[in-house]
Amino acid sequence: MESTPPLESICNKFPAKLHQLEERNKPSEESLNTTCRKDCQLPLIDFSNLDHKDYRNIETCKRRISDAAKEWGFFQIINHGISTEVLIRMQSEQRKLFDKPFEEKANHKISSSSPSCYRWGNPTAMSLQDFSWSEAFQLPLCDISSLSGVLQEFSEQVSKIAKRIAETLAESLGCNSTLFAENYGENSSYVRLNRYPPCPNFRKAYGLVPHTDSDFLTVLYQDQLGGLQLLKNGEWISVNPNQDALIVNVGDLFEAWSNGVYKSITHKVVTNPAAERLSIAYFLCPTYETVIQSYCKPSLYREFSFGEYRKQIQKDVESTRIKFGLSRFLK
Ligand SMILES: O=C(O)CCC(=O)C(=O)O
Ligand SMILES: [Fe+2]
Repeated sequence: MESTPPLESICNKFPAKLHQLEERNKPSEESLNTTCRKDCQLPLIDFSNLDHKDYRNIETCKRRISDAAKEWGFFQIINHGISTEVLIRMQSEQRKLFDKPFEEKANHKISSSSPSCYRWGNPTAMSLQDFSWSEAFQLPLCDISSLSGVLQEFSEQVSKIAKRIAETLAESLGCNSTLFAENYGENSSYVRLNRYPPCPNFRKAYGLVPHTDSDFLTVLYQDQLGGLQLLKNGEWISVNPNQDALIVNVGDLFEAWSNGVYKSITHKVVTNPAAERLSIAYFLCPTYETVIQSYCKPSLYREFSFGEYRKQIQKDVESTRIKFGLSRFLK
């Protein structure tokens, strides 16, 4: 039975001419088949230094984390404490889930009361520009206990890492922030298992359309294929695979809370014509009621709750297919 969703047949419905026209009219960094001009020299940070016995190593590590979040909005960490064995087991678990027949995945529910946690393509897409050649399971942390042991183990560990980074970033701005611990959203934080099936070259679809993450922080593990790219100074930069590293990126909420000091950077995934790619992302989010306000005044953004932010994005995407994100909340 077929396990890949009908991405191809949806793509066939998009007018190729529209795609070609858009390609001509768009700046090069926005085009679908952008080749990457630079290899990524993302900051690579030894996370174990946060527990070093010499406080100078701890301070240097904290500074590197905060500098990376300011300058790049993205960085990689090694010696993060999640064993290679867990990461490998998790990927094989992920593969098993995706290998299930499409029909079964489409109806996959964690509990009988919850909606399906399976996503594919993009239901509102009108052209290749807003279509993602991928499928995903989006698993709320509160439901993770119903999943396999290794996914639970990964989620618990990655959640601790994300909270620790969030606290380090807050501390670097002179805040002794308990915001993340106090407002941590078990129902809103989630793990997303992504699969990008091989995409025929002529399609030139995105694996995942350019976007910023609508959370505090994202921690990602990617396989060895590559495909993740981030936009820096108008150029797409590839995040080269490193099997020992986790990728961390700042989300919109942290950008707002830090008053624009830490950057929520646009990123995308490009497809591969020959091979499938797997990644797993953890999204650190507050409860929906949490009010996001910047740590200092004057603030760039007006106060908003996470729930309000989510609703606005949903509304914008439904009506225009564009996520306006934080720009909607500028003062
Ligand atoms: O698969 C990746 O490398 C990136 C995934 C991502 O950006 C997301 O799920 O928001
Ligand atoms: Fe993302």
